Amino acid sequence: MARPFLLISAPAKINLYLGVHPGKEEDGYHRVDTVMTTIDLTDTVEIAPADELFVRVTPAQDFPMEQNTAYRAARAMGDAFGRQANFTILIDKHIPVRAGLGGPSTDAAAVILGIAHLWDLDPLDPRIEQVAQGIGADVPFFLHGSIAWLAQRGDTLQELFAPLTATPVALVRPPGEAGVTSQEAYAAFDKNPTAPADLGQMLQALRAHDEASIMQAVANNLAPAAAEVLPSIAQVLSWMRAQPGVRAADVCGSGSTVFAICKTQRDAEAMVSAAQNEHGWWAKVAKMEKTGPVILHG
Ligand SMILES: C[C@](O)(CO)[C@H](O)COP(=O)(O)OP(=O)(O)OC[C@H]1O[C@@H](n2ccc(N)nc2=O)[C@H](O)[C@@H]1O
Ligand SMILES: Nc1ncnc2c1ncn2[C@@H]1O[C@H](COP(=O)(O)OP(=O)(O)OP(=O)(O)O)[C@@H](O)[C@H]1O
Repeated sequence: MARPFLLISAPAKINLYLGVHPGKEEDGYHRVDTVMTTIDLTDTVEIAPADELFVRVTPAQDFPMEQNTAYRAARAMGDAFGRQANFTILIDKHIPVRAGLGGPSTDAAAVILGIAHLWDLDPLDPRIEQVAQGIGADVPFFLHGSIAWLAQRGDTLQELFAPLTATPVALVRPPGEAGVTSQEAYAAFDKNPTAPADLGQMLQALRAHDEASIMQAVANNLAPAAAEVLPSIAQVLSWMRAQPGVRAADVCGSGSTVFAICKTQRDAEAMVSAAQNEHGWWAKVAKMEKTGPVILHG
């Protein structure tokens, strides 16, 4: 009999709203309100029972397997449920890293959901959420998708909203291979902290499913800090905001990717072509998704 395995599609995210509150807590984290949506740029995660835990990433990564969020998530699931998390986990990476797109976090969430499925766990078991929070601030969001408001460290679900499924988005990654890590962006923020934009306006717009008002409420007060770490972010952001058919544009989380929500798919495609051909930037068309990680097989 063929061995059981799961194939999971793990989507990236963009932050429609990110409000970082000035000042660090004792644990080194900032209080954050964020509204994120998943998009159809995905990693693929395959999970199969094995004799020991092993994670392989394609293309190969330059850091030890034990530091992979997928590995840490599997170990933490084993610890939380008192079981051996012996799985072979294969990750096909398409989501760029240090890009603010939540790649490491969605991989971890896919592993958590996959193991919960293979172990037939109650999806509402609070230990699942706790494992996710222990891996990273963005991980719990991916357990819920598609559009959610999270508070505390940005890791605590407050409210889910109707998705903006298939809304076209252009993603552009400014030059600078190293990108920006979350840690670097938050450290830059601390040197010059600013107040968050009005969260109430975004929540009201989401509750009313009023797209025009959602676009007006798009904001990220971590963006200037990300641009301080990688100045080309500011250049790309102002270029994107000036392109035709843009409804809103901002930095994805801690950067370095910049997103633009476009009126039409054609506007997004035109912007991506111009970014690639006129500037040589990494760019991609995407659409907003209606779920978090999805089991494709198994
Ligand atoms: C920028 C965002 O992506 C917005 O969604 C998140 O706030 C960051 O999420 P993440 O990368 O999953 O964050 P983690 O891996 O938990 O933390 C990385 C580092 O970011 C900083 N960090 C993160 C979240 C938060 N609320 N306050 C912080 O100060 C801390 O220095 C932390 O050591
Ligand atoms: N599954 C994974 N995929 C990619 N990178 C990973 C993974 N697990 C750990 N990493 C490490 O995470 C680093 C990127 O972390 P960082 O939090 O800055 O990511 P990010 O892509 O900007 O995502 P986020 O939007 O959640 O901040 C990589 O350089 C790598 O060392």
